[in-house]
Amino acid sequence: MFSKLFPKSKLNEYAQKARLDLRYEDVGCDGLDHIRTFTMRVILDGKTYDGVGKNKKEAKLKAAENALSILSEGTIDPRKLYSCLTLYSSRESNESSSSAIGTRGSNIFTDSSNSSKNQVCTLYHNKRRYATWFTLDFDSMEYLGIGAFGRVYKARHKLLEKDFAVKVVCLEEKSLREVGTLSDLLHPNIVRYYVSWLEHSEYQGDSDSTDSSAGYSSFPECSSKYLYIQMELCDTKTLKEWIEEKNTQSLQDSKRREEGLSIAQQIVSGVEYIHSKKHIHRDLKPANILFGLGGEVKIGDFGLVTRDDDGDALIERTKDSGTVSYMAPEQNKKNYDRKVDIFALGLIFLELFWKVSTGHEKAKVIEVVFLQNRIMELMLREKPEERPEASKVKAELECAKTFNAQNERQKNATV
Ligand SMILES: Nc1ncnc2c1ncn2[C@@H]1O[C@H](COP(=O)(O)OP(=O)(O)OP(=O)(O)O)[C@@H](O)[C@H]1O
Repeated sequence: MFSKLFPKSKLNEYAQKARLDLRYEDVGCDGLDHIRTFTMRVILDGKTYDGVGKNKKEAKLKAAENALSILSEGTIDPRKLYSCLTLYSSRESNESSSSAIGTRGSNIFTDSSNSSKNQVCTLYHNKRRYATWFTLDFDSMEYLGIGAFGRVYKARHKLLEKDFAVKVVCLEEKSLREVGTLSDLLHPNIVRYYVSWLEHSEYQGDSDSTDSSAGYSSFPECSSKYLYIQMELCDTKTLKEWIEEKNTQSLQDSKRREEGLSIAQQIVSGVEYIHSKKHIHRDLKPANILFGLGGEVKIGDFGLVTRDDDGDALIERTKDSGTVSYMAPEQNKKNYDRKVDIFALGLIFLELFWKVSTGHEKAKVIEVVFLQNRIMELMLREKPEERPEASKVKAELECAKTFNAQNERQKNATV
């Protein structure tokens, strides 16, 4: 696409035609006097491409060449990439100065561009140095949503040809805790975690895409690095929407009960597993209960997770925009345990099966429910020690399911 001659003029021409803002920045120099290297940066439409050289002129030229090389190839054929990945990782582990991100002074693949290594590998290595892992390994990014801590994108992994959810958060103690826990958990009812990595910059979205800019202004500033978390892609509809949808339909119907029971069973299975691994979720609410692409329940958002045995102090929780709060009464004190999740679960179950909107209505529904349903009454007890364990709730739900099935069979038999 671009000629190798006069890279700076070619890049200028490209920027003018595409009406993109182009400028160069002096990044600085490294090394001792006799082996000094200079780094210049091209900033094109907000994206950066570095070049290293013996003097500023050479560095500027290299930066323009790198920008052109990345711009001229949209994607790399994944099948050709496999051998490069092996070559890349072996070289990377041998080089102390290597970095997955194009940083000043890391010049490990400069020689490969002059060698006879095949073009794909050279391009891949250049991209590894000057692009981010996210934009290199993924494409077709689509903005999915924003939470209190980060943005989530749907993105296609080029090599695997599969869609994932990638969450981008500021690197902080709580975000590390989230990935730490997720990497510990593997359960059909918990959003699956694959891998995480650090980048210097946040993905800025595709300038052509209209949805990518949504919510950007409200995202808090990050003075640290960015943590990218690759997870299983779920449906955009959460349990919150499921409940809202059901509430627009008839008050109580057998279909809602049946579906609700299956959802409740899956949530409690996930919670039982989380507790068995000695974690407390602490932020169970319908908006954090997702559905897998096959319809199965997936507990997500482990941003407030904590160990069940470390007596951790309460972290400031996500603001609940106008809906009921799911916090257990003891959760605003310092000491609490996994039973806070059981309380939240009790409230979620209430909303799963019954239409509960105002506070007054809620109190009335709770009264009726408690008369019929002992386990829910126990789950919402004020004293945590009186609430049942997740395994007990799971067993009760199993009984309720069997009871419902028997009832249905009897009804059908008498008709
Ligand atoms: N794996 C996923 N697949 C699809 N969508 C997801 C996935 N994970 C999160 N989302 C969506 O992205 C948005 C923000 O995600 P998330 O709630 O995890 O961020 P957060 O900052 O931790 O949020 P919170 O404010 O609840 O703490 C939500 O709309 C959520 O439904």
